[in-house]
Amino acid sequence: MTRTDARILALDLGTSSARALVLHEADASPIPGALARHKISPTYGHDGSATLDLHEYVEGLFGCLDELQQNGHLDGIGSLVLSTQWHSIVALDNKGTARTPVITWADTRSVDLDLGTSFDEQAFHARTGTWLHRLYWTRRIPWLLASDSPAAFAGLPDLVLERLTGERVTSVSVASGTGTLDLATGAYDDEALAVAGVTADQLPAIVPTGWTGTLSKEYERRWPGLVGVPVHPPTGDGAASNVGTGGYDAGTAAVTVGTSAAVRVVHPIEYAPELPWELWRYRVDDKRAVTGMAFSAAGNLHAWLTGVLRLKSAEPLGVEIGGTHAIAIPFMAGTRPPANVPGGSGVYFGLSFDDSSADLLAAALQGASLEIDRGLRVLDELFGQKLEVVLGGGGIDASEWWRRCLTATFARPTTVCAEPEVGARGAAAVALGLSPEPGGDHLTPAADDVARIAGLRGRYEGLRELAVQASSM
Ligand SMILES: Nc1ncnc2c1ncn2[C@@H]1O[C@H](COP(=O)(O)OP(=O)(O)OP(=O)(O)O)[C@@H](O)[C@H]1O
Ligand SMILES: O=C(O)[C@H](O)[C@@H](O)[C@H](O)[C@H](O)CO
Repeated sequence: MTRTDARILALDLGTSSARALVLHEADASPIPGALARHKISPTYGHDGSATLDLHEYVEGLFGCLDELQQNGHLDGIGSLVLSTQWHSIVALDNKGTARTPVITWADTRSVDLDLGTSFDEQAFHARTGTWLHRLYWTRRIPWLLASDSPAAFAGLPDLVLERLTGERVTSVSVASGTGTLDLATGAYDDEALAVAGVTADQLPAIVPTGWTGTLSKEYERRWPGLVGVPVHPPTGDGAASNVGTGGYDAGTAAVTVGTSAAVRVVHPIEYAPELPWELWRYRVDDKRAVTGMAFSAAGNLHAWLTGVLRLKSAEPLGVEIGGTHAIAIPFMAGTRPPANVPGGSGVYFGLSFDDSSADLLAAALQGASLEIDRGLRVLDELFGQKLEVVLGGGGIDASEWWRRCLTATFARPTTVCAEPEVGARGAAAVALGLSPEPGGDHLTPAADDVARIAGLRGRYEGLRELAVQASSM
């Protein structure tokens, strides 16, 4: 095979799995059967910890490459791309050895920082797209420095890239998710570094879009098909899955549902609209930003309820959309910034003895949908129009009920992405400059569903406020 009909190897560094898959270079569509998956189980603790074992993660991911190779799928690879969870951090010693597990986005531990009145968080948010919140390195590094003296810090994708290429570097996209990037310049932000208490040389160097590395000598015998293949800088999963779902213009919001969910719009970084306080903004690549809102309870609600309720069906069959009396406020993993609801704050209101497991599942999926709708409304306002909506991700792909529920909750038509592997497809599209189409069904909201949800919304908002208050008791 010549490099003109080359294939793309995409690595997806998720929270519930690490995956490796092979895509066609022409349109970034996956090659059937060329996918290997390693299941990941983060360790959750009552103290708010949510961590991954770095060694186990990397070995599991590399095992996926071995599996693809055994099946002949690593022949003819022309580029290697990565989509990755954002925000993770690992403390390193001066030899680059990990002193902590991978602390993930879902970890809610950190220290309070009092920066006094000279710290202008509004200006900081406008510049970095992030808040001074436990999700970001500006709070995580001081917390790690309080109990140890690490020499350096890096995220999961930076360490995977280092293992693969021998270079511990990061991308503008991954760095933006740490909350220490000046979005406009694409360099580390001086104030963010000062708040974190580090210098830029303690963090991975940021390489430009277009940078490529190559496979370390160490792995040349293990994966001969990857020798000399350009390895592109990683793309944050939010940016990648937006593009992979088909949402990459300022008139389209992508709603993606995996372990977590988000609603976001990709737009040029130049002339970007002023960032409202409720939204974050990260980088996609050298020219584009992504603005949105993320939610820590999504597909993980389904996984959790399947386990604890021993659901007989994967779908809440027979339950009308907007029809449950029970209301679930999905704060099991807390809220994302700027709100500060801690993990362990999920609530079911209005339970009765005739509620079935399907009712409880429907209420949870409805609650998650109403949360996403809050974000969509803010984005509509920011971009000055009722945005078009595309839906993508494993949760969307798996659940017809949830697709209809989201469409009715948004009270507008939606287009479904036919390709479930949106992160891998998007990372390939970002690296190679492709523009994939959603390619799936067009859904129309059912009038009865919309009416029932309209009736539910006021009650949801009131009870949500009670759940927020209860979370600090
Ligand atoms: N029938 C269903 N209804 C709702 N959610 C579902 C259903 N089946 C699976 N899910 C959820 O969809 C999610 C899988 O989506 P996806 O594969 O995109 O996640 P992921 O890529 O593993 O996420 P991450 O990258 O964050 O690890 C899981 O959280 C799973 O529980
Ligand atoms: O856009 C997004 O999806 C979010 O901003 C991220 O915070 C992800 O939830 C995180 O990377 C875990 O997958």
